[in-house]
Amino acid sequence: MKNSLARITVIISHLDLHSYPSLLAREVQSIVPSFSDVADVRVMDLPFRDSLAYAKEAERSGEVEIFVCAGATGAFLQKNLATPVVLMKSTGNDLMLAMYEAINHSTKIAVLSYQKTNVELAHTGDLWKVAFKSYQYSTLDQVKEQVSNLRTSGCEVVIGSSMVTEVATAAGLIGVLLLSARSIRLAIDEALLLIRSQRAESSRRRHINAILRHLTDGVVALDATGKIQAANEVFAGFFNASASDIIDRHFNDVAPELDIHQYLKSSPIGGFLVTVKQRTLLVNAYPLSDETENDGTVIICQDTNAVQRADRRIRSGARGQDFRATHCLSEIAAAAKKTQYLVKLAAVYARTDSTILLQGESGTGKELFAQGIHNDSARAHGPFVAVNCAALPETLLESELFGYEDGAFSGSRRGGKPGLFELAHTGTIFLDEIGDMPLPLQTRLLRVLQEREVMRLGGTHTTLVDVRVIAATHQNLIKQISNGTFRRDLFYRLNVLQLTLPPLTERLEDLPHLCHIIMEKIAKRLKLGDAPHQVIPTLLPHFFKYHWPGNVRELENILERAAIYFAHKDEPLFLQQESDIVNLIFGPSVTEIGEERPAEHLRSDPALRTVRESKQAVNICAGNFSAAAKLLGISRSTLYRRMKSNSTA
Ligand SMILES: Nc1ncnc2c1ncn2[C@@H]1O[C@H](COP(=O)(O)OP(=O)(O)OP(=O)(O)O)[C@@H](O)[C@H]1O
Repeated sequence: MKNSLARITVIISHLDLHSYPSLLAREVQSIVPSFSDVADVRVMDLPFRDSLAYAKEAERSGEVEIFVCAGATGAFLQKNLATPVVLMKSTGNDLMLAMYEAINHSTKIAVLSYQKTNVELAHTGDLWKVAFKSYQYSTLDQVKEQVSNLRTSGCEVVIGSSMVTEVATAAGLIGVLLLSARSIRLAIDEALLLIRSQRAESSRRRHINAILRHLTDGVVALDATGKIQAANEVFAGFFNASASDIIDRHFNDVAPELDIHQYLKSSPIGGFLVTVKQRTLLVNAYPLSDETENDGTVIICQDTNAVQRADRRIRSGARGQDFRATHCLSEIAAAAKKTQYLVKLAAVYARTDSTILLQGESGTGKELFAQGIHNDSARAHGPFVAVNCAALPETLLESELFGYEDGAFSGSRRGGKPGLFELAHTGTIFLDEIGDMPLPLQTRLLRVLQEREVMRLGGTHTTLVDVRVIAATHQNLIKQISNGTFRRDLFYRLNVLQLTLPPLTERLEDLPHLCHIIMEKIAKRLKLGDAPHQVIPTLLPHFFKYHWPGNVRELENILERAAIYFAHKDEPLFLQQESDIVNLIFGPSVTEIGEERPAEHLRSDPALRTVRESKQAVNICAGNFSAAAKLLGISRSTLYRRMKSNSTA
């Protein structure tokens, strides 16, 4: 209260019967300066009929924190105002002081009190050899009537409230104020204490509201009857309302979907899933009571979508990966009728949730289509988790896919690790090179696809996963089934929807468009400006004749080389002729397409690749498989596969 003075208004009402200020007003005015350090005390000496209107206006403008008032006016204001009214009350000591003063004037004394008679006065009168008479009143008319009777009966002094003294004085009697300066001071002290605790309470409420405002969960506090005492905007928002609108309303009227009787229990309960306006809320309730007294309940509601998003962020954060698909179906170059049909079919598949099997040679765009389908589907906001089933040894692939519990095997991480299926929850898992998945894992995968739940390695319980599966392979799975390397039942589980991407040579109409969009990306990435596009017309005639064993990925690599060479074509290092550029891109003999070049022959016939060739590439690239695959003009997974099959050969 040091910083801002307590705002107190003392209301003294009069009847317009006498000159002012009244006795009480004068008494209060004499005390006010002693509070000037802690309070701004305003004294209002008002006609009784105006006191309520004045107090209401002061209340509305916020200029007052507490009213102080006496007697009947005080009781009247207490009933009609929301702001607290502290009453100035007379004590036994006040009565003694007033009697002492009255005796100085006359021995014919009466005491007129609001709604009480002072029976003990008779004995006190005996002591002082004075006959004190005590009367009570409830209304102003009664005061006037009593005073008039007293005058008729010969009474000369009337002790009472400010109003009583005013009526007595107007009737020609002596009025003595019952309230002492000490009692007035006590009332102002009480008002100060009340303001202090009010301020502490409202500061606590402000803090709690600030906390509630910043919570991402919906929180509501109810009293024992189910009336809302506090709520944050998140909670109100679940019910299309604002927090200020729902305070003081009954919980059932605001949130009928959340059957209140479930939550008004004496011990915490929770884990309820409730659908509210197409949103699923996870609801927990905590009683505010002890064993004996029910003081209300706090209910916390979480949007399950937000919980899942946070869960994914934590889990993917723990793995240091960002499971996002970056491509959309609209990015796919599709000039050929075949490709256009496939993009349309993919768009239809995106509207469903069924498993898809993507087939096609390496580099034909299987992952691009998988990402496009995910991003065009209702799961677009969920994760897109791509796994290359050919890239990892069996045991590692198993723990990657299904995760493991703490201590599942020696060297396993403390606290265990979620598998990629769990991380793909509410999104899509892309199982690339599914034809290379070892048979025991095929069995586990089949179970996950059937049950839609996973059990971590070393685990004892299963976790439900809501995942769309898109599998891809360049292999002929039917052939693999017949030679026993792929499970027939898994094939049928995967082959619900099917998309077969043709090799680039079967959709050469796509080439010009592909060249431009790929060159655009390369030029942007390498900051080469628009210039590299100029090389495309020179290259296209050759591209139409080429047999593209690495499909679009190979096209990307050639265009990147072309862009770099073209950007430096003026330097003496590079030759100036068109044929030289083409040679630099394809190698020396490509201008005579049709002649077999050893390098190209090797590239088109994987069987001729040797362990030495793959290993050499990996060595040259210092163990970087992506760079080595790029060097060889094949995909990373093809390189893995070749290294693997060659090492076992
Ligand atoms: N129609 C297309 N339009 C634009 N880019 C394409 C198209 N097809 C493929 N690509 C690009 O070619 C590259 C290879 O595509 P992707 O990785 O999807 O092929 P893949 O069939 O999954 O290959 P692999 O089987 O070797 O993993 C990617 O950079 C992809 O963006």
